Amino acid sequence: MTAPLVDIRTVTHRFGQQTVLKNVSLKIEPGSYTILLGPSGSGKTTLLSILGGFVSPSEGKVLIRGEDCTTVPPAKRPTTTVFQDYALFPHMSVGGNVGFGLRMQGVDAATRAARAREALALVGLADAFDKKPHQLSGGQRQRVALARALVVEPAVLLLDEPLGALDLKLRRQMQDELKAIQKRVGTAFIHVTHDQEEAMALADHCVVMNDGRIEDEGPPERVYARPATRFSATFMGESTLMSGTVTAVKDGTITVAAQAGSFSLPGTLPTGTAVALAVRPEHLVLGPDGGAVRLGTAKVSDVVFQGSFKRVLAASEQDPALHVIARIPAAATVQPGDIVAVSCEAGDVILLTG
Ligand SMILES: Nc1ncnc2c1ncn2[C@@H]1O[C@H](COP(=O)(O)OP(=O)(O)OP(=O)(O)O)[C@@H](O)[C@H]1O
Repeated sequence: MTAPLVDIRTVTHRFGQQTVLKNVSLKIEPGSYTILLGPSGSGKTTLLSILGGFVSPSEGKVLIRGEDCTTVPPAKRPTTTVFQDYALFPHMSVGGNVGFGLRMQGVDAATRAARAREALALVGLADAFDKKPHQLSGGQRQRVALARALVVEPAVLLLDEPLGALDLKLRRQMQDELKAIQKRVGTAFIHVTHDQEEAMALADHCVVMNDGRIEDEGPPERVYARPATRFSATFMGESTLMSGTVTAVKDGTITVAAQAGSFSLPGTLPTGTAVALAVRPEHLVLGPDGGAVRLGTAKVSDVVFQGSFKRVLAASEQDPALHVIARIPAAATVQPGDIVAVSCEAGDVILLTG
């Protein structure tokens, strides 16, 4: 095991009476793309600000490359930050903006210009050196901000909602570019967003935050397929959620009784355990020829055409708390008001803790 590049140790942070980070520990590996994902107010920006040195935590430590940086000011630590509004100097040329950090370090003008040109080439803006920020599009300004942050060769690049100001199409396009640039430079990126699609598209490591805590973390594929908590199952993608009780356990199989039905799942929990269960929309089958886990019948309330598939919402007829969210082929004919049997395979039922 190599040492982590960033080691956040039991960080708690309070603004006045409000505790916005609660005992957060997190390790960041060199060369990784980490996404801090969570709803507004969950503490993502505060954690990023602590990493960047803009906020000192009330408790806990931040180590970067093994060194305690907890109270080191922003300019003296090996991090740079890209802000949502880019914070470019409007009167300065693009080249001047990108070279600014090097100027602060006392690097001579010729070297500054050469390195700024290199950084601009890296983000695909080789010919923008002499322009002013206002002559560029939003997406281009975003790339200038990225070049400016990368030119000083930080150990960690911090990005706070970097695509937040862009329209959806450009946002998706810039996601692909960000990922490509990160792989090219090999710098560890830590990127804050509340957009779960962005998280899935970009992250090697996804950290799901809720109410000042880390709910779940891991590769996005794992977080999606096997979310650790109920919150994670609903924030990272959609799920149909149920609760039930374990009524029998035998040979690695548990029987769960839920209001919508009783079924067997792989597992070893003791009899009497209350469980929460989640099923992803693409794993639910609507109609009579379904999977082994039968979840009763549901009345369709909404069918939304989404291009390559239809999203179906339905209310269980047996369990008022069970709201079915399914994804069916675009050609399938299901109408609001239809009563459908709901099922899935045992292996697709996610057992949740927390
Ligand atoms: N400087 C501050 N002074 C007082 N309270 C603050 C300060 N900055 C943030 N907070 C509070 O801390 C909590 C967490 O805020 P934070 O910005 O870290 O959340 P977030 O997950 O990044 O949310 P968003 O996506 O809305 O930026 C919020 O309740 C916020 O109001």
